[in-house]
Amino acid sequence: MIDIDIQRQQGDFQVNARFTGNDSGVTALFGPSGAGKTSIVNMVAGLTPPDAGHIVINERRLFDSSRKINLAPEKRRIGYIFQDGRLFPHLSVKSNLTYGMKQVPVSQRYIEFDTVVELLGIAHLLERRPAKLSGGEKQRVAIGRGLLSSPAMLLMDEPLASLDQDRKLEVLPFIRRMCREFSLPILYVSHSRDEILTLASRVILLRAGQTVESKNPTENLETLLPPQPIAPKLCVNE
Ligand SMILES: Nc1ncnc2c1ncn2[C@@H]1O[C@H](COP(=O)(O)OP(=O)(O)OP(=O)(O)O)[C@@H](O)[C@H]1O
Repeated sequence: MIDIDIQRQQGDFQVNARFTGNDSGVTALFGPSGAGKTSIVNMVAGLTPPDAGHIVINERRLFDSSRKINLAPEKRRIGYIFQDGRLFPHLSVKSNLTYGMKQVPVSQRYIEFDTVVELLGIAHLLERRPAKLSGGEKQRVAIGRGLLSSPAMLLMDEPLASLDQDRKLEVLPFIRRMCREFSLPILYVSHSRDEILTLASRVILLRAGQTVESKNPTENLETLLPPQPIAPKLCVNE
């Protein structure tokens, strides 16, 4: 179970987020640009501290201002997958994948290297450097690296946003498979209604730093998500 209740003032902007989520499956954070999605994810990861509140993931209290608990990011057992992958450019795909895994004691590892490589279809890429991967391949490796750190929770901040439509369609099935095969809570930030409807079991709607509504899978998630305008076609001068 995810139990989050956090406040933080950053400049003129106030984050006031309060929501619960399932102990497995995807909880989506949805809201317009500047609504505070990344700010929330960064607080869960431990990269920025809330001013007050608590963050509890599957019974583990990562942050609690009233009890003066604030676990360091590396103690939180959280995998963070960024929009741009952020692979180590000087390491091969294999070394990128095993980097996080090696930091985790063997007794705490619950995901096998070979399982992840097979799940994400990246066996043929293991010896390459990131510069020789497509955007979709980089994101699959980034997801693999996150999983191999055997996290208690996965944070995915717009993991498909930097990809074109074809690459999105390539990576999305891998994310769906990952959600099905691992019983792991995932906090998933996206602007994309389609991605959320495909993946999420719960949606949290954010506006101006505040959580305004949430729905679970027994409700009609579509009613919470405004239809998105169709992107205008590019005009090409002949
Ligand atoms: N360190 C900071 N100091 C002051 N203001 C900040 C800081 N970090 C973010 N903000 C402000 O907080 C607000 C929320 O930013 P945040 O990046 O969390 O939004 P977001 O919903 O993730 O946006 P996007 O979808 O565009 O990535 C913005 O107005 C931003 O300018």
